[in-house]
This record gives sequence, C-alpha cells and structure tokens, in this order.
Amino acid sequence: MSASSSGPLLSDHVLSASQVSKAYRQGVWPFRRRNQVLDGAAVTLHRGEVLGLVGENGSGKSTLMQILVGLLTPDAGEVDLRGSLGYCPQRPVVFDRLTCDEHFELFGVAYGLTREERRRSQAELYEELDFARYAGMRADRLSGGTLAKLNLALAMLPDPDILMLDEPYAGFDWDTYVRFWDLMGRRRASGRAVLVISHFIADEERFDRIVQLTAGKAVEK
Ligand SMILES: Nc1ncnc2c1ncn2[C@@H]1O[C@H](COP(=O)(O)OP(=O)(O)OP(=O)(O)O)[C@@H](O)[C@H]1O
Repeated sequence: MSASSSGPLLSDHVLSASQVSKAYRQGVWPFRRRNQVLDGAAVTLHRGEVLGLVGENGSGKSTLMQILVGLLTPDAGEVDLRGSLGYCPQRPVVFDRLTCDEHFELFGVAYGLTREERRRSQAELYEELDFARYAGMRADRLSGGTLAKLNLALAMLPDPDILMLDEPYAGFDWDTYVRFWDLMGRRRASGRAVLVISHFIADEERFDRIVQLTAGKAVEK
C-alpha cells in the first residue's frame, strides 16, 4: 500500500484508492477461517464532492474507511490522498474527564493550529452545530447526540480538504441533521470533499454520487 499526503491539489481527485483487499482471520486452529471483507475495492473522491458510501451491515464500509484514513493496513491495494484529512470514527474517541473546550484545545495542538485559528474554528463549530452551552461539560456527562456533535466537530476543527465521516449523525435530532447538511453544502461549495458512510435511504438525494459496497467491491449506484 502507498499512502501519500502531498502538496497542492493539482488534479481533480483528492482521494483515489484501487484494488483494496482485506481479510480478517477469525477463530483458532482447526476452526480458523478467513473473512474476505474487501476484494479489490476502488473508490475515487473529487474536489467539491459529497460522496455516499452505502452497503449492508458488515459489508466492510468502516473497514474501507479505516484503510483510506491509514488506520488499518490492507492486504493489497493503493491509496493516494491529496490534501489534509479529518476523520470522524463511528465510535467517538474522546477522553471521559475532559470537557468539550478541553478537547478542542488538545486537538488544536495535535493538528498544529495556532491558538487563534483553533479559537475561531471552535467558535464556528459550536455555533454551526449549536452546542456551545456544553462547552464546560465533561465528555462522560454529554448526551449521545451532543457527543456525536463533539466527535464531528473535532474532525472538522482544522477545516480539512477531505472529511471522512463514519455514520456521523446516528444520534442527531432533526434540527442538527439539517445543520449537518448545511455544513456539508458549504464544504462542497468551497471545493472541499466529503465521504460519508450512511444507512439512510433519505440521504441518497443529498449525495453527489453513491458508491455501494457489495461482495467486497465498490460499485457506483
Ligand atoms: N477487527 C476485526 N476483526 C475481525 N473481524 C472484523 C473486525 N472488524 C470488522 N470485522 C468484520 O468485518 C466485516 C465488516 O465489518 P465493517 O465494520 O467494516 O462493516 P460495515 O459495513 O461498516 O458494518 P455496519 O454497517 O454494521 O457498521 C464484518 O463481518 C465484521 O464482523
């Protein structure tokens, strides 16, 4: 696998993955078996595109996304990333005892943002996702929906070129769901790209394109 995160956006695609294969090995001998989850999957994401990744439960959507962001090594395949990346995992990775504000501070340092950049982006995200009133609350006291907002906001904090979201709005109420799509619309308009794993049929018209994972391959719908 080769994964690069290089330089200016010279071509239209910000992400291109081809021939991606991954099998999980399960059980112990003599009952050991291979679960071939991805079998030569390919996906391309362009500037200013909001792409939906759909498929049945267990079809390998999260596995593919983890490979695309570099968290998981595939058995075979190439991933070419062109630009900065933000990733929102299906299960929020947060620190129970830290408040929302403290998460922004910590992630701001990790992303290499200046204090001013981080403060500006943080204030916008509180406003856009409407959760400023929880700024001082610890993560382990947040409701599921507010935790999902924090998870999304942390991925968006550095305003990345490519945003990868694994079922980001499972816990959102309707108002937040609408705000979410407004935000994605603005990213599209500014030439940023988004890949979203979704289960909602109702979302389909909101995507520019949809790729479906079936039998380990990604097929355009
Ligand atoms: N770490 C792992 N070890 C072994 N098997 C795994 C592991 N992670 C996922 N799997 C298996 O790989 C298959 C694909 O899982 P994955 O989570 O990628 O699917 P998904 O399409 O995202 O599912 P869902 O829609 O339920 O979120 C499933 O059969 C799952 O049990």
